[in-house]
Amino acid sequence: MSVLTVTAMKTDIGKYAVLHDITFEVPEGGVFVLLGRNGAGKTTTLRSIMKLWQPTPGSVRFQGEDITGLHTADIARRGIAYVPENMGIFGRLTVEENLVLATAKGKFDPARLKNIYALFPALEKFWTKQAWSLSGGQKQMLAVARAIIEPRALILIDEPTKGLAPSIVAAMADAFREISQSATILLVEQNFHFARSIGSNMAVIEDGRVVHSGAMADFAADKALQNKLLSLSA
Ligand SMILES: Nc1ncnc2c1ncn2[C@@H]1O[C@H](COP(=O)(O)OP(=O)(O)OP(=O)(O)O)[C@@H](O)[C@H]1O
Repeated sequence: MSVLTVTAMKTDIGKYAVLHDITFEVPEGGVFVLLGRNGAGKTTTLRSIMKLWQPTPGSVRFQGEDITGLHTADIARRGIAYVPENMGIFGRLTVEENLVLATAKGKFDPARLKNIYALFPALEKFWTKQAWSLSGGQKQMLAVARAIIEPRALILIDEPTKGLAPSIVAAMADAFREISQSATILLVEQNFHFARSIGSNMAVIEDGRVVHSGAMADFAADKALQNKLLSLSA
């Protein structure tokens, strides 16, 4: 069963037509990666799913329900989390306070918190530190932790590896593999090496259109297609 189905989504930003035809289906479980060159429309696609931009027409279905007409807060309440490219954390608040703010009732589920500590030990270590003082990788971990502090079926994450050292990227890959055992991750990623190491399925966006989608293993094996769609020879 698919957890998310996006059909013929089209988004204008001001007078600019940015998305022309975004159609893809995210199966339940695993990591689905949106690939594409700079400016192709990947971030706009995530924001449009969350209704941070207003797509018209087209439809978005989540767990079988048509959520096209819902507002952002109601989409989040249905069980979709969004980690934006700027991470959306609060620098002057501590790690703990950032996580409290992301809970529904201001309290932690002890089992979920234990799981977060296991995934990201640095967050336990720096629990009382202000978020601005964390490293780039630790900030990204905090951003992802905020998205999973409550149960979610789908987590949208925009370019989590940008600017991170290889060892941190590897830790992030392990965490995403673990998280995707119990939730689906929809990831925007420029780092194709990272994307292919954790992706189960993928789509390529080019100039506001999905031009290819399928299994990551097939795409990873097709160098000619990668060169054509991403201009890389990974
Ligand atoms: N607020 C905005 N106003 C005008 N145009 C915008 C705005 N946001 C994005 N765009 C344009 O929409 C297009 C798609 O941008 P988007 O950020 O979705 O691309 P992307 O695939 O995520 O690329 P990147 O990896 O560079 O972030 C780009 O041409 C961009 O200039």
